[in-house]
Amino acid sequence: MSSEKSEGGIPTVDIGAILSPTATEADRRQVVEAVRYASTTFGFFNLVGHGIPRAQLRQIFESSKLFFALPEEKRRDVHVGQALGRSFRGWEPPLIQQHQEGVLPDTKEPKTDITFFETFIIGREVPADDPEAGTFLTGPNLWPDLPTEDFQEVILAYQARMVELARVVVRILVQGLPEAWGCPPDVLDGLTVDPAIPMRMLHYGPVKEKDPRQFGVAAHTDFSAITILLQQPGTEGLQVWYPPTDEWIPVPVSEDGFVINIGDLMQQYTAGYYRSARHRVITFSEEDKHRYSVAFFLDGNLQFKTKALDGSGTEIVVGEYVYSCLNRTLGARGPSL
Ligand SMILES: O=C(O)CCC(=O)C(=O)O
Ligand SMILES: [Fe+2]
Repeated sequence: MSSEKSEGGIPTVDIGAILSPTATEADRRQVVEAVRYASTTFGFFNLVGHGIPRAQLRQIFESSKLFFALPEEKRRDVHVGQALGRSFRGWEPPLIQQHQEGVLPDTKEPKTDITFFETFIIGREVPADDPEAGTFLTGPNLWPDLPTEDFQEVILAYQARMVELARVVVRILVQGLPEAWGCPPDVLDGLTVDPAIPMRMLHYGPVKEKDPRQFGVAAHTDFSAITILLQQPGTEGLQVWYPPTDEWIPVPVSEDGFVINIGDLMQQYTAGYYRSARHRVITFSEEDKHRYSVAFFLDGNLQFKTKALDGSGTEIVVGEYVYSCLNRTLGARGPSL
């Protein structure tokens, strides 16, 4: 069984053998090797063979479209400003974020009622009466005025799947680390216990009067340990920076696959072995070119801490690290919480 397909671009890795109880050790090792290659070379790969039904992948986009089609006052009901304390939940209208000099803010004044790059953020559901509720990235979600079965249930079911998948991917990544480091397979499992998991449902609208300096999302790296991104089939726009050839490589949409990318935190924990690659999203000016995506960030358990797994450096605490990344980002809110 081949677990990797590259065709000169971002590799596709089929993780079926990791999930199958009957797979051979050699098959599993092949998956680990394919993920290791992709994560050290590109910091990105397409993941298939995850076992999540296609219907569930389609459903999340239906829910997303329902939300973004709500009239503005309904979206405003769940504006991030309503989120408890510093829990960062809800609707973010198009933002002003400037990541690079010479690049226009992600959002310029829309000339019509067509906007681009708005997001609805969901996190781990922590009840308002929990003592931690309202602290950084922790608290109850804000739910819009939509039928529970069409929105909340779909999203929470998807989120639960993402946590399971993130656990599997983290385990695979650990197995791919240099043997000389002697890491036990569960060394990063603590990341996925009650983790901070901001999930951004994103909607990019067409851009009026396209300016070449303007992006849907300008070049950035994610702060997370790993990101699991679902792109809408039939769309394009995501690109990753590949230093060896100094070029932006498109990240194609795979029908049933997720894009996995390594975030800054994983890069830190693996002493740079796995690459947190810069990426960006290009938008288009055609009226009918909307794009939806869902980005799930495994930031990790906010109290989890470890030194880099090669034994170097000092202990990094997840919560402190993600918070410092946020502070560094202009506007205090990066593309990935
Ligand atoms: O929408 C996408 O495809 C990517 C979004 C992204 O990179 C982010 O939210 O960090
Ligand atoms: Fe990103």
